Amino acid sequence: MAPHAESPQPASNGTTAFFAPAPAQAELFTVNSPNVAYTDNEILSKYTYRTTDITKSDDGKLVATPRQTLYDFKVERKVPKVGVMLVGWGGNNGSTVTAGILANRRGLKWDTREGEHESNYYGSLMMASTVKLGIDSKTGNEINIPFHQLLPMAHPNDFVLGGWDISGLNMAESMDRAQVLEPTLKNQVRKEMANMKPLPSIYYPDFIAANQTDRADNLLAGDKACDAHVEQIRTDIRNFKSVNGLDKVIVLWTANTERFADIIEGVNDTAANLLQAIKNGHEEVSPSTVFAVASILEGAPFINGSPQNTFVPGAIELADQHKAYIGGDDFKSGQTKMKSALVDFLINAGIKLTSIASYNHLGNNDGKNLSSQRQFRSKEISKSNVVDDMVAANTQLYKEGEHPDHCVVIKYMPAVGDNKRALDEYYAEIFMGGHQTISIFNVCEDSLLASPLIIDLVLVTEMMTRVQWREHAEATENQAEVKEYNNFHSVLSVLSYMLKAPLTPPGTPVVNSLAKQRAALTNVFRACVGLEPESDMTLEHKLF
Ligand SMILES: NC(=O)c1ccc[n+]([C@@H]2O[C@H](COP(=O)([O-])OP(=O)(O)OC[C@H]3O[C@@H](n4cnc5c(N)ncnc54)[C@H](O)[C@@H]3O)[C@@H](O)[C@H]2O)c1
Ligand SMILES: O=P([O-])([O-])O[C@@H]1[C@@H](O)[C@H](O)[C@@H](O)[C@H](O)[C@@H]1O
Repeated sequence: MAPHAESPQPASNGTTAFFAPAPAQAELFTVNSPNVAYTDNEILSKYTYRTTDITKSDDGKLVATPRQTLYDFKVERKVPKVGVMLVGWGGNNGSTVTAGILANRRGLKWDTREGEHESNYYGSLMMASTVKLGIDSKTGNEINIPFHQLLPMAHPNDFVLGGWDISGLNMAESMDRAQVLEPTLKNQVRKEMANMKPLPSIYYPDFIAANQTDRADNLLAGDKACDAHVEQIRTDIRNFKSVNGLDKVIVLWTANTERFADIIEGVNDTAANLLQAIKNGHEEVSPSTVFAVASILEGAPFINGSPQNTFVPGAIELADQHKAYIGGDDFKSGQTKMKSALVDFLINAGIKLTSIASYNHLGNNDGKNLSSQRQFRSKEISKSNVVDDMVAANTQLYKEGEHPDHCVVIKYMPAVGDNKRALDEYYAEIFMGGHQTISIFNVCEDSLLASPLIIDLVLVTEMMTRVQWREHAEATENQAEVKEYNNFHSVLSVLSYMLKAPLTPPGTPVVNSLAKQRAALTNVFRACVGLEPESDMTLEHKLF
């Protein structure tokens, strides 16, 4: 039986026809610069990266030295046909994002008690936010464009969706189990969703809560890592790609949160040891790490939307060896996104945050899995570390090693389903012994917040596979001077805006500040088409 490719779309006359991708979006702008050249297939740019090196003089004074580096960037303009394989496809997020893309593709509208709703991609940074391109030279007004059109990106309407789940329900049944979407919408995509069935997956019971056993009826043989599991997943990816005529497949983990894996020398500390550990069936290799290894070996980018340490050192080394992209961890959807924005604001306003009480309860299967202490611990870590960089950066407020009290509590309350209740209190010291207390009650419809992030993670990851760089060498007679183009580092830290615990190349700092994360992504994309970073200085409105 052909793997679970994108099912044919039932056309209006009841026959079925495969979905024809939308025509490629015309590029919204062109860059008029001697440093940017357009060919049919590529955008080639010469970019001057400017930063400031800090050293210390003998008398202890800081010395700031501007530094610039010349890069060449190359962007492939042709948008490929993209397949997305979700691990945990039958879950709340997987079924919701699938139904959402089908609905957007068909421009569906549906009735609710508040009236008619129409499909949208709200909550997606790429599809529903804008970036400043520049200033209108006549009016002086900002010109803002859709983030999605800063570079020639794929469109989620064209994604071909598939994936795996340990639960054998088809996607229509999964959508019903999730209890996220309105029946009037579900019924319009039910037929297509019913034709989609997750591939059987690997299940190593010790990594997720015991309360997940009931749904585990769609399994590959074997309850611990083995080469056969890696090979089966690689075969699944290859089949999905060929059956659907795809140019590219991206694999994304939206399955249950696993417990952390112990990092063991000789087992998962290097790429070679990890591959050997899988061959040996080592019980400390998790399903998510097996999926990551299989994706890396198959050349498919792998993104981890959950908080566990999927990317053990051996997996990171393997990705680097294979020049395969990886990214993670843990979608940053509601409570934590709010936290990272609020903490960024408070600390950068010179307000000394001294306590963060972060409680939530939810009633979906994710909450059920997190009711088990070892799985909760994975989430507690990712939800707690999100303030570290902002605190450490403000030595005016915090001494070395000083930080706010921070507690994270998650309770499983089935009655509220996917509609998580987040209750936070931020307590801060202000001027002359005063205090500020901020109390937030934030109902996060978790899957409707996470689904657009899945789309953004796929869009940005796919875009990064079409961007390359090299250090600029003025064209010389000796062509040996002209260097080869390179990929970005295998660990895609540009994904950090969508993630609670951003994975960064080993030895590089983690940035959790939401504003910095968005600016970094915006300015990397601007650099790819030879544009300067957006500084918002608007000197043209100040110096005249
Ligand atoms: N707002 C959010 O929803 C949000 C935010 C951040 C992180 N996350 C994380 O995203 C993940 C998914 O969230 P959800 O609400 O969709 O959870 P869910 O429990 O509804 O879905 C998880 C799915 O994974 C499946 N699964 C478990 N182990 C598997 C395996 N080894 N292979 C294949 N499938 C497997 C389960 O059967 C289930 O269908 C969780 O880890 C959650 O912590 C969610
Ligand atoms: O809203 P947020 O903090 O980004 O993240 C969510 C948590 O608040 C929730 O407890 C958990 O079940 C979800 O998986 C997700 O992690």
